[in-house]
Amino acid sequence: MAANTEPSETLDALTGTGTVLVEGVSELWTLDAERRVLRDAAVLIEGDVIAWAGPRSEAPAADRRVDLEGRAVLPGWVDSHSHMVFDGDRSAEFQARMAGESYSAGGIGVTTGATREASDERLAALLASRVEEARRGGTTCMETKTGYGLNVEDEARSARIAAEHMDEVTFLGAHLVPAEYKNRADEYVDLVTGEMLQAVLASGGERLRWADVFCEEGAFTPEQSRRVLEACRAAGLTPRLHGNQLGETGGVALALELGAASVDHINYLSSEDIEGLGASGRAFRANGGVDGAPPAADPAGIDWPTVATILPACDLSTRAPLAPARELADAGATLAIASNCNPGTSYTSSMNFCVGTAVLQMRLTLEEALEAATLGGATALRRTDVGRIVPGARADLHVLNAPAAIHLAYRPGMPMTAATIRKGVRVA
Ligand SMILES: N=CN[C@@H](CCC(=O)O)C(=O)O
Ligand SMILES: [Zn+2]
Repeated sequence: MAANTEPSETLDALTGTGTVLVEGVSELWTLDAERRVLRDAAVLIEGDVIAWAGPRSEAPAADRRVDLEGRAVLPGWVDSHSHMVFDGDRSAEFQARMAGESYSAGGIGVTTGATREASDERLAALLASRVEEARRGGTTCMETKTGYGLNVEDEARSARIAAEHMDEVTFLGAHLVPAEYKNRADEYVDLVTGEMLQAVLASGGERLRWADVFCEEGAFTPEQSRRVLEACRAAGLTPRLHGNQLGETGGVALALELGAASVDHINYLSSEDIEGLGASGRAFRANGGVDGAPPAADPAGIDWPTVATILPACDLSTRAPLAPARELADAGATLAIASNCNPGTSYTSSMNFCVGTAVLQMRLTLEEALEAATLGGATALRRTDVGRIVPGARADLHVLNAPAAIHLAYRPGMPMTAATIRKGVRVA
């Protein structure tokens, strides 16, 4: 029993110094090795890490206590795919799509024009406000990509600004062949793998760990994508891919061949693609998965899978066939759910919406969807420190405005986030 008998403080006083016991948790989704969901639970935060999690009746003493009065608590969302460094408005394109137009990669060029025009200060302020929005929806760890600069200077600038605000940064110089390289895609690939890569490496710092390619009709062929990802890998970046969004275009096979960290979108899959992603996930679990790794594990020592990342909001916003999440889960794939927040195909960072949609429309169970949006995202980013509430993990908590996590799907569109704690500090 907690030795501290001072009255509990309310949610508004969550941020403090020393140890803080968060109690009165109706459902605690630990995402620990047993995937325990504890009732009437408590979590002890010490600085920026989780020190303990368990039944309230066994809670250790703490400097302060905060009573959540029967709210559910999850790990903060880990959003492993977004494109948040941009300026410009594409709502007219979206409206045209709702009137029957189909999505094409060309819209990326519109955002690129506006992004190149924006000052550094404006781009940084826009990004900061988007991060704040995401935190208000329970997101505590977030990746973002370059990809709306598409020249040396603007890609390097995007990487620098992203690194100032995001947990993880991905180089996506191969997002679209820009207009000035029309019909010269291979020359553009030379630029991406040469001068642009070097400039981005120099400005992205240690948060720049990934390289991505839009491997699709109208963007880059599998062969061009392979060239980009191999060059980036030789420079120390780990590959990930946008694949099989608009057709069966070879992205999944390439991701598996390269041992990419993830392949994202995956709307059009062959049975071989599903089996390949399933085999990757099954092998990961057979080796202990993330569960075998303590939060401080060296990620380089883990045999990571190619994660199958589904983007429910993007599928809805482009009226695409939903990614076959159920079939992937049944095949044993390691799934992640991400927002893909971007101005063209998915202008939302609401992971609450994405998780609700995965349950309502994509036939994942609540447990599967929650795992995909927390531990799955962490696995896609090859991190052991986020996505679960276990001792030693980063103190990232998502407090729901509800007694049970099923409310995310049961009450779609409602403001379900009561508080977001990141690194032990209340950020929303
Ligand atoms: N598909 C490629 N890239 C983004 C869309 C970018 C855009 O249309 O601006 C995506 O992930 O959906
Ligand atoms: Zn994307």
